[in-house]
Amino acid sequence: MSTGTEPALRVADLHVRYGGSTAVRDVSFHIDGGEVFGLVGESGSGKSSVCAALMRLLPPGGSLRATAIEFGGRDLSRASERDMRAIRGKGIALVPQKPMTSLSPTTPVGRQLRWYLGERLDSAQTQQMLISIGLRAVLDRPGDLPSRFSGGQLQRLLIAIAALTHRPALLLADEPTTTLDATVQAQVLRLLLAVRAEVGSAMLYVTHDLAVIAQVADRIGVMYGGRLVEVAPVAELFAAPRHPYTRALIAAMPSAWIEGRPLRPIPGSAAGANRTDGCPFAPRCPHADTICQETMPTAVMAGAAMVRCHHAEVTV
Ligand SMILES: Nc1ncnc2c1ncn2[C@@H]1O[C@H](COP(=O)(O)OP(=O)(O)OP(=O)(O)O)[C@@H](O)[C@H]1O
Repeated sequence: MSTGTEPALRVADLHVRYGGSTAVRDVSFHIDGGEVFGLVGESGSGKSSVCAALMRLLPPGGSLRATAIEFGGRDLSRASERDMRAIRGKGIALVPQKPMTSLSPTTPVGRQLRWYLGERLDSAQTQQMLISIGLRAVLDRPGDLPSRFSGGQLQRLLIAIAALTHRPALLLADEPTTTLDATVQAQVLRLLLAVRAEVGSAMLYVTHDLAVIAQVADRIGVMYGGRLVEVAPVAELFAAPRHPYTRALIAAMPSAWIEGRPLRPIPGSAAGANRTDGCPFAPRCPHADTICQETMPTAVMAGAAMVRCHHAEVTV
């Protein structure tokens, strides 16, 4: 549920390149204060590149350009590295994907928590918070190394560190539960939402799993071939998806199978999805015709939603 009015983040025309190939094109979206924006798409669609670009932490060989990446009154696409160091962790905090590799393996967890929380670790409020999110074990056994805790416990610890250390205006969570067992995933997800609500941060939640994003997000952006092809509030996206790719993703969700409908895998593959001479989804789209093969669809606004499709069922 959105709680603020000012956008926490506004991204305009973001492009990301790796050497000679473009991984992300023309990506524009905003996240309101306190809002959870979900970014969903198949592997390789450019979700992680968007996330890394916002933090200006693209891997070697990666570069970005954008009309603007507005955050906290600054344009992050043009901010100095010094300014970015001040923003990372404090204004924008990342919930890492792999808890085991994000903590020092040779330093007791209590000491690592104190690095971040300092004296606040001793306050009754912080301790109550840590207990409420299932981290009593860390308070009881502060001298233990990370290897003595489960992946779920360590991920909870990292969420607490990301959210509580500086109470950031924006949390970035890129597939934060992907390395965990299914049952633990649900617990960690609930925890992430609870901590986020407590701190009041906005959040960008990145996943390939539409079922997860349905539980988490206020609005969803669907990526295909490096582009945002649809953005809509979560209820609207599921009730009346406008892009054929979104419809295919929903039809392929496990819940569609549980409800008794046949699970339909999306035909074809995303190979060649970064084409620029026509709609990237045209080779897999049941509605594709000549215009789809020859012309890139432009973004069409429909109320709070956006869609890029020549044949979207847009009802403004
Ligand atoms: N370091 C890199 N060097 C070269 N190409 C890269 C690099 N990182 C990503 N890419 C390419 O950029 C495109 C987008 O990748 P990205 O990881 O952003 O997608 P994704 O949707 O997050 O996928 P996944 O869910 O698998 O992480 C892909 O074609 C990928 O091969």
